[in-house]
Amino acid sequence: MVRINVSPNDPPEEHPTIGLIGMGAMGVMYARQLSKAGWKRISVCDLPEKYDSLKLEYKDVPGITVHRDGHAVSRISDFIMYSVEAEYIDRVVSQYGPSTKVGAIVSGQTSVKAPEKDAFEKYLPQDVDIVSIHSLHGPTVSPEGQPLVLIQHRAPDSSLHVVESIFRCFGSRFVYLTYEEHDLVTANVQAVTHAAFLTMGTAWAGQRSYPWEQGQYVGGIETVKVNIMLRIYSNKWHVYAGLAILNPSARIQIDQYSSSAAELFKLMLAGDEDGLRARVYKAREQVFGSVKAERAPIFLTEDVLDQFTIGGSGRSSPTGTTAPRANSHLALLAMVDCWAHLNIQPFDHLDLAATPIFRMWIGVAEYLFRSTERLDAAIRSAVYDVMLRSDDLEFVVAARGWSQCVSFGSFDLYKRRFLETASFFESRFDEASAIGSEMIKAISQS
Ligand SMILES: NC(=O)C1=CN([C@@H]2O[C@H](COP(=O)(O)OP(=O)(O)OC[C@H]3O[C@@H](n4cnc5c(N)ncnc54)[C@H](OP(=O)(O)O)[C@@H]3O)[C@@H](O)[C@H]2O)C=CC1
Ligand SMILES: O=C(O)C(=O)Cc1ccc(O)cc1
Repeated sequence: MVRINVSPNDPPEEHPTIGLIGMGAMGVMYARQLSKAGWKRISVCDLPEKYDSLKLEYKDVPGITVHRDGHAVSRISDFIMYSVEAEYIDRVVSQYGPSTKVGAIVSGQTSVKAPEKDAFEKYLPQDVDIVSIHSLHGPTVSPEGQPLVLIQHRAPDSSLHVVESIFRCFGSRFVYLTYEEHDLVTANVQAVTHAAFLTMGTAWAGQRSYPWEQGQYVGGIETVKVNIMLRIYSNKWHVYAGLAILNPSARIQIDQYSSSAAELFKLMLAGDEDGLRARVYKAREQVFGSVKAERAPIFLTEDVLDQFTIGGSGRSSPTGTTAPRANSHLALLAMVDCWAHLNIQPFDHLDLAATPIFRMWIGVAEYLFRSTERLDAAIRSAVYDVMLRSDDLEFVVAARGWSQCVSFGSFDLYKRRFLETASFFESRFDEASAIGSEMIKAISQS
């Protein structure tokens, strides 16, 4: 039995054995953080065929022991985290679950919890506890200050406290949810956000164009669009596929997002400025109307955003031009319209469970929608600037494609769409990932 207030400063023989099954991006991040904090009994594995290379990689990392498979990890660990693809969680838990040590606490890192909950309930022995977790950020973001969801599902308070003690060293903010609340909140935070960026990428790739390399000003809102789009496409496809396809609330939202984009676009094509304005203003009222005016906007000014310009063509660059490019901001108009249609109040999730990407994206939406001048400029560009039509058309087509793909529930189709777009942007990932990390740091600190 592990003490509830166990700490890395305790004698090593009193440390719980912490087991990590799946040493991909998140497993590795967890292993490194736990080792850095001083935990001395970290047992890890990935697929048996990676045993030798993992062993070599971790031979000098303090506290970490590599095992051949999940049976070996499960038999000796007091706390176990499955950090594998959501699509495979059922299979992997069915394999190793029965080997779980008596009295252990089991958790998962999957981004969508319904399949994880099913798998745990089906395959874990009755004499083990379930306290699941989910870091609401990617593997390259420092966990400090970010939300870490804790789900006390089948466990006494003492087991929850053990998990808290293990992860206190992350400096994350614990967020306590049930499995069901988790899937609802994460759908609200992530589904449409990811759909928007995946769509932008596919639309740009469809035009074979890197928008920030067209010699035009790419600062402010465009900076966020480009950097986050690149960040998402440089992550693993299965992370986004899993949370879109396996979370039923996510599917509904992604479908509404594509319908919102199409309906707004039809108003633009019809030259219906009044109709478009009425619809956008109504959505603004629903989503931003109840937000307290005294709440400080998230962080955004063009000047702050311009620090993170990619490709060196921001306003202040010697080669840069001066005027921001007109834009309908269809991606943002559709997002707010979608939230309004589904009665989602995104600000409710901001303090609870915002991922860094969501925080940034809602900050950009707020920047646009809280200024009638900016919003009207977007509406006028949408209706009258015919140069924007081809971009917006590509956007609508891409949004529909993503929503259909998710509704078909096909991981294979999702993977092909994702990787095809990703390959177009691959050469730009390194630069974007460095800039994106700086941007997230700046927002987290602001
Ligand atoms: N990346 C992110 O931004 C975040 C991801 N998550 C969630 O965390 C989980 C892991 O994601 P991430 O680390 O990014 O993905 P990765 O693909 O990098 O890691 C998953 C790892 O698990 C391995 N694996 C698969 N089956 C087994 C098995 N039977 N035994 C041991 N290892 C196995 C995979 O091997 P192989 O590649 O050969 O299949 C892979 O190395 C996912 O559920 C994801 O949704 C949560 C928060 C953020
Ligand atoms: O911030 C985001 O939305 C990301 O893209 C990173 C991410 C991906 C999956 C998660 O389960 C949590 C965070």
